[in-house]
Amino acid sequence: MAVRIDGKRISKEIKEELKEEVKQFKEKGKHICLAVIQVGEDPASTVYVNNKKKACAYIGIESQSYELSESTTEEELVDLVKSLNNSSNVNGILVQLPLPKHINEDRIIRTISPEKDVDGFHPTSVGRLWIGEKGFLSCTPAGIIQLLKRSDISIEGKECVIVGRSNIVGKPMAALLLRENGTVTVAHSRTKNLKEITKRADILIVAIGKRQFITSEYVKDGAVVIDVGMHRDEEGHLCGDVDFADVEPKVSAITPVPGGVGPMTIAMLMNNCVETVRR
Ligand SMILES: Nc1nc(=O)c2c([nH]1)NC[C@@H]1CN(c3ccc(C(=O)N[C@@H](CCC(=O)O)C(=O)O)cc3)C=[N+]21
Repeated sequence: MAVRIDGKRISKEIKEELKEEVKQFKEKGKHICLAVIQVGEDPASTVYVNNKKKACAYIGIESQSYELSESTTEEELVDLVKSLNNSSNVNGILVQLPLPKHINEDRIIRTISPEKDVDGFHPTSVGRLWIGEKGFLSCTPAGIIQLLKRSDISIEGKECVIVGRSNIVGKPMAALLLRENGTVTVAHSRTKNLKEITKRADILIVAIGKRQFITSEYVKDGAVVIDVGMHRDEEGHLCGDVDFADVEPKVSAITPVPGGVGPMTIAMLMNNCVETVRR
């Protein structure tokens, strides 16, 4: 039987550690504030943004929230980000994605000061990650590293296969696994013989955005499987990119959805907020 990697428990553990650290910073007069910007009223985004604000409140981080209308222009958003860059009260800036189509996401991400880039999406943060310089790590991949480490799963020398090459998960995941001395393969939608490649994995990270795509045929006996997908099935239940019931009996450890990677993303966002004052 596979170990279920409990992201909820591990994220709680990290949040407790951060709460204690924030308390000590407060005693030294150092406060932390995260600015959260949401453009439009996508209900899923609202849920995530509320979860982030709740996590801030729990840990003792102040949050400022900017709820802008769908019709906000790119210039208005750029101006807001610039004013937050210059605000000494604000330590971190998070612009919830996706943005409405008339706004250029890349331009907004580039406008955020790299010193306040708690999502780790700015090209400066990405560059720092790849050259091994200190900087903000992209939250989902950083959360996955913590899940592995805190489950005593070593990465060094392991065959790590990532399925998916997005800027927010696949690519930074590759950099982090490499930094941990894994042997890394990135597969994607144009990959040939995907099954042959995923079957080599000791650690398989799945971020393809296709519901229950990875079945037992794609995994090696005893592998560790990390599921980054988030979908709803016909009954409205959350599920991932991995067919959990089919894969679980074959592997040594696996993350569930929900309760796996998702909660870790928020815990690592909180860690990045605390990182702004550690420096
Ligand atoms: N600038 C920006 N930064 C982000 O980090 C960002 C974003 N935009 N846009 C959307 C995605 C998605 N994301 C999630 C965070 C937590 C859960 C999470 O906590 N999931 C729970 C379930 C939550 C539920 O019940 O719906 C779980 O998997 O157990 C999921 C997804 C952050 N994102």
